[in-house]
Amino acid sequence: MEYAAKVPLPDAFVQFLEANGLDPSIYTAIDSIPRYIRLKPGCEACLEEVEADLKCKLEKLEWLPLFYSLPPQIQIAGSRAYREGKIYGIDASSGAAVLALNISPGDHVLDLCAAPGAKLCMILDLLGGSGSVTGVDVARHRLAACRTMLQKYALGDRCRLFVADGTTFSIIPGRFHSDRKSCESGLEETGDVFKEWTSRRPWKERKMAKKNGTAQLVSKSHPPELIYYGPHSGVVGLTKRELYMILSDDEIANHGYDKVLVDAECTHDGSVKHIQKFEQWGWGTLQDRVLDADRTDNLYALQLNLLTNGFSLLKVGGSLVYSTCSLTVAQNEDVVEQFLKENETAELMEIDAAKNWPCKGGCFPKTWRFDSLTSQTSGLFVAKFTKVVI
Ligand SMILES: C[S@@+](CC[C@H](N)C(=O)[O-])C[C@H]1O[C@@H](n2cnc3c(N)ncnc32)[C@H](O)[C@@H]1O
Repeated sequence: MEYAAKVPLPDAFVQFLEANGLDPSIYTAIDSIPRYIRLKPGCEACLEEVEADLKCKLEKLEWLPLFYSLPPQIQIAGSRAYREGKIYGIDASSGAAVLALNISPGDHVLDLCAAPGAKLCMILDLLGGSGSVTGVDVARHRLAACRTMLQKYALGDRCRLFVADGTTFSIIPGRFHSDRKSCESGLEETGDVFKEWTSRRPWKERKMAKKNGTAQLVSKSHPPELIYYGPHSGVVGLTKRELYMILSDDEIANHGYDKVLVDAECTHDGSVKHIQKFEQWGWGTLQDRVLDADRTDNLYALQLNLLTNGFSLLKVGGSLVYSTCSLTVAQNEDVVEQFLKENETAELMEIDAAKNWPCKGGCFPKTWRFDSLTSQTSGLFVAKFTKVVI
């Protein structure tokens, strides 16, 4: 095979790339692309200390605030700065997807495929002391890791986490209830209300976990399971009925989320780190986990459903970012095209920050693609939508 000499990838993966119209040469740089870290806001003065700790020079990224690149061989997980929560390990392309959301103070944000939480933490850091973030993921163990990350970085105050299927999730931001309560103050509350979250799970919850056994992925029909909420996430003081209340489309137009991130499940073929893992796991497993044709067909439907449901919870004038770490047209531009056909209130938006990004335009106007050769980052596709009134 022509690429075999310069691309350290198995034939099956090269064939997958070719079948999807992707040039395998984008992977020639995977051994030399830098690693990236994001500094915790407020730790800017610790830069020299972090450099000494990691024993390398950090290069500031001009196009992405608080991001730095470092040589690929540097391991950050054992460093003091990482243990003490002064830095995050997150690829620059992931940072770009969050930047595209244009988070503003007071925003109520939904992150529909949130685990393990690198982007969720960045959203919370950008929000600061106002608004809220709702993180959803179908994988209980991955979302539990996300909760640990919130605790490590002391970011849980304004966040709530639900184990739920993002294609059917329908819980609205807490803002709706606080607005309503301030208009209806004096009304007497009935039923049990959520008190401050505690890591000691109540008897009922423990019984449910036992019933669910070791199942780590919830089904579509499984009701959303709240596994964490911060004191200012809008949950404390609500009744269960209020939390799970469903609104009409008209109500969501006004009271839905300001920003939605759909960082969808995908084949991860653009993710350099993911592909490199197969070198240790054995290239044989790549076939089952990434390239299997049935799986990729199902993924297209899942991505479209996640995008459609995320959009249904967005308020009018809000913005939604759709991203995947696949570079195939089927999981990106095709999903975008189909979604626009099916949703007349959806409009693609320009991503203002993208003019400074080291990436290429997608095959669909206003969409963007990072790949390791062009961008010196992991691969990522990004598109941004808004909801209009028609
Ligand atoms: C690309 S990862 C998300 C990465 C995450 N946004 C971050 O920055 O750390 C995709 C996630 O989607 C989750 N997922 C897959 N199917 C889902 C579904 N139906 N509903 C919600 N989450 C889903 C997976 O468990 C996985 O954690």
